[in-house]
Amino acid sequence: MNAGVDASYQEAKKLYAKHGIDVEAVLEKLAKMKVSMHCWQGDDVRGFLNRDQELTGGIAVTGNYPGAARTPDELRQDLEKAFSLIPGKHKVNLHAIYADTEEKVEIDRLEPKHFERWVSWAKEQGLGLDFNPTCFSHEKSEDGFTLSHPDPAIRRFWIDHCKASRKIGAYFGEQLGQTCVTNVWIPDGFKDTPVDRLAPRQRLKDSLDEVFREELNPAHNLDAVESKVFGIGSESYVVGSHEFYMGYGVANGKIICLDAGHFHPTETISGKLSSLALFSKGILLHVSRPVRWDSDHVVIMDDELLDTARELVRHDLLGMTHIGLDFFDGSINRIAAWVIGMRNTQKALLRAMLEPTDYLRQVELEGDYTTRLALMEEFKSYPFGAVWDMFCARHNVPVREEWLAEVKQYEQSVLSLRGQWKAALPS
Ligand SMILES: C[C@H](O)[C@H](O)[C@@H](O)C(=O)CO
Ligand SMILES: [Mn+2]
Repeated sequence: MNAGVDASYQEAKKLYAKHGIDVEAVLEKLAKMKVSMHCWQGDDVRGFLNRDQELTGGIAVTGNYPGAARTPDELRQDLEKAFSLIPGKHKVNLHAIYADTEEKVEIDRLEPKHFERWVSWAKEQGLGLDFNPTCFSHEKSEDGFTLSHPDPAIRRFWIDHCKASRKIGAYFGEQLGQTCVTNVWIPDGFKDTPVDRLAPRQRLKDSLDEVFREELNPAHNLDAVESKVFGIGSESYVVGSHEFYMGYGVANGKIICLDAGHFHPTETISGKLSSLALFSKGILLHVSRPVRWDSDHVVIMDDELLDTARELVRHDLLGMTHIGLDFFDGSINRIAAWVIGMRNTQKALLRAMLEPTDYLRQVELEGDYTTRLALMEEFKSYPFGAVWDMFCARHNVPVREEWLAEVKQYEQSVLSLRGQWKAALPS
């Protein structure tokens, strides 16, 4: 243990103790927090099933930083590198197109066997797995509709794909002993102002009713539904709006997914948590960073991330909330993007746990808003970093920016040797 880390930690501990904050207990709680790291940051949301398929669905990855993973083995290698720099044990969030199989299989026919290698790897690594049907980047989603498509044959295809995905999610949960959250997001919507906003939503409701008809063991699989305000090509109307999915989720006991980039620029997901918590079965977060639009930038320690963490901690929502990341940046080292996003999310949770919440709530009830503001501001400069450094040291991951040298080394020894993306896949 670095003596400097320990000395700073001991000083910080004393400071927090003055406010009744037990730092050791906080570190224990943080160690139990699993964050679901999204596999798709590792290869720009390409996946392995449709090798020549471009990314569609109104989402976009910019940048062409060398070394993107090209095969399941390369992606697992990169995930392992990232996790070696992130304290604690977490989950990996997979998409259906990341099936690890030589079989030519259509996505509505995917089965657990196509993900066996992911499960044995997750077991080896002590990781949980989450899942997503991939309702984009496919010829049957080309005209911008899937579960709400007017053509029943197209809807049938996507319903079957989502049903297959839930079974794979349940397989993950059963095999790994950690509940899998299977999250449905569809790109359905119109570029320009529609006439009929209702019929697509009625079709989506009916499709989802069929997708979710089969009861699965909730210890193995939980269903989530993800809303959005707009996408590229669905600027004027998205079928799966927040109102739609909040209504569907509450009425049908499904987890509601809030993606930080999926609301109007003046809206924040932190502001929604305390209301959702009163009505919904559970919350899934896609922690992300929109810059002017749903740009899926790497998560930084900004006010919204901190406020989201504060809401989860202050209202004791961590037990009902599944925290996942969702961003895709192809302009920087992709392992660094994962590490920055994960460590920032953990740091925000730590900072929220290191606040004198009970006392702040008490002074607020007493109407002493001076103390409330003064203390909230002063705690922003309390030494949470010294506590974070100790957390990293205890979990045998590099302290502060020391992880970056390891990523640069990996870039030299592994990523730089990878050719262009298509070269590595079997023909
Ligand atoms: C790849 C994910 O399914 C996707 O990012 C979705 O979660 C989303 O946020 C789309 O905008
Ligand atoms: Mn998302």
